Amino acid sequence: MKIHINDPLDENALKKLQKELPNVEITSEHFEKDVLKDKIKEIDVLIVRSATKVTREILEHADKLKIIGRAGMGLDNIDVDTAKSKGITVLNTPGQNSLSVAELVIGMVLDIYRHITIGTIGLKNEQWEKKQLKGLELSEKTFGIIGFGYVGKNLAKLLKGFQTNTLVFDVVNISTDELKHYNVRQVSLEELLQNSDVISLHIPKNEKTYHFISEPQIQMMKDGAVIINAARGGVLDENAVLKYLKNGKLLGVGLDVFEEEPPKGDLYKELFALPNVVATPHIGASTKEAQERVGINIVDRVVEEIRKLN
Ligand SMILES: O=C(O)[C@H](O)COP(=O)(O)O
Repeated sequence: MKIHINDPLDENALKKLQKELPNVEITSEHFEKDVLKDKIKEIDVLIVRSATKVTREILEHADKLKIIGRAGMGLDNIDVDTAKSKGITVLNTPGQNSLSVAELVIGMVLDIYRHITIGTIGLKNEQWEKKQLKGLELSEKTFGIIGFGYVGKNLAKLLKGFQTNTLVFDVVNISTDELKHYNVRQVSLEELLQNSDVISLHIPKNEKTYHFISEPQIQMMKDGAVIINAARGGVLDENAVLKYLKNGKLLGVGLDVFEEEPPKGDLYKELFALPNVVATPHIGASTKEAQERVGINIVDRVVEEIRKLN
């Protein structure tokens, strides 16, 4: 049996995998698409993060593959239908990195409200912009969370500390107990868009959620609204965002994910040149703690699945 890890896995998780399966060949190296297409023929278990796209083309060459372990939550980088049709089990690690994503969202909002990045850039260029950088408090603002899964819930928990009026939109009905526990109110998408000062997306990317927030939805928002996307590139229409940042309707936008990753081209050049855009390179889950939890969890799940096979 051969296990291949195509994206960096936490060191302790790797050690655990080696200890649990001492007689199994384990390799860890990032292969780009064309190399992976060839190497996959010899692989029984493939472990990836979001950087590896496990496409139909790759899976067509996967003659021995039995398990795909996604060290993370999103499965949009894996052709799950093709995998299933070939009898390949797909495992992921729901909830293990959600707290880190939620913390990044808070960081982005505070950065936009308090001009942390702009102030830093100014000082690095010997500018003392004390008068220009008057900000806003997050406390007691209305915060709209779109999607109340693991990240949405962690975010609501953190927001309790800011005593925000937290609105939630989700297609699933949230129980009264949960609403009370997280101190949130479930509302329609329209109500959330019209009333929120900050709107953060926490939905997966699929055919139903492509450009979930686009021009008509932004037009419904309050003047001076802030949008954060740390979910998936493609759920937010970046061209619409650029338009409404430029005309001043949006106060700011925080982006950790992009429709094209890494982001290239004129749209992104224009977006990143705006002072009210805070952007990070898909690092929502990239903390020591989250990667340790994700790594250990995927190792446990993969080992359990391998033992079932034997
Ligand atoms: O889906 C996820 O779990 C997050 O987007 C993080 O993914 P990554 O850490 O593999 O990039």
